Amino acid sequence: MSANAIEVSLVSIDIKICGIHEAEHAKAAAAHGAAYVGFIFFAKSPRNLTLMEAMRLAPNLPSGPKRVGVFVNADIPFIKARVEALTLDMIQLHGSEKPADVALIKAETGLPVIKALAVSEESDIQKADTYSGIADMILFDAKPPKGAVLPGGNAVSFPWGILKGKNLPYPWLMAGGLTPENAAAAIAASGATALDVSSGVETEPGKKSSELIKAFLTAVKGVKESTKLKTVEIP
Ligand SMILES: O=C(O)c1ccccc1NCC(=O)[C@H](O)[C@H](O)COP(=O)(O)O
Repeated sequence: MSANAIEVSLVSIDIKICGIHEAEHAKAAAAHGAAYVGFIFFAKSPRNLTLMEAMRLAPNLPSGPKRVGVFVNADIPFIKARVEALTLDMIQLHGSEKPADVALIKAETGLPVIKALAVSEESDIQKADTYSGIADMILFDAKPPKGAVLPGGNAVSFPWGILKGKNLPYPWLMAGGLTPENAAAAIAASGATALDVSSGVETEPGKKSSELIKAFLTAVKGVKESTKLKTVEIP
């Protein structure tokens, strides 16, 4: 490589650290390069953020990662109050919202929407087709175990390979049981360019760990660095 050349990584992997409750964890996510931080607005979740908590947290959040509010079959006033409290950048819908609901929430809030879909086998991926052109991103998350209270954040995986080579016509993220130890393998098996993690960066349900957040983001950075593919000459 000549002195005027630089190596450019063709791989960009965006990470969403979901279920943030404390400013220190958002700061750890920002410091180590997370693209998104997620906030859960679902009362049954151990990661639930009340409106009051959201208002207290807002001034202490770092700039950098996009703020994603996660909702489950919520109504418009509930969503709007939390968009305002946290100055959210995006909305994630993690319930049984139909394409028309996604379109309405986008129109009412003016924000991009991630629609989460539960998958366990290859045929489940087609569920995304009806949201194409309506949702801004699709989140393929593991189908919750039978009897689970939560639609997400259950620390279970699906076979990552069902997404490989699909060339899907919309942006997508992958979630479900990801950890600092398996993140690199998950990327290799699925071809994902964006991952979402919650339980894998916790010491117990709802308790995030700055060390685990750093470990996850460092593991993904390792993938990016090992796939530097192109040498560019600078004139
Ligand atoms: O995490 C929750 O408690 C939760 C509750 C209700 C709806 C969605 C929820 N999580 C959404 C996420 O985006 C999680 O990051 C995703 O499901 C992955 O979770 P995990 O398997 O724990 O990494």
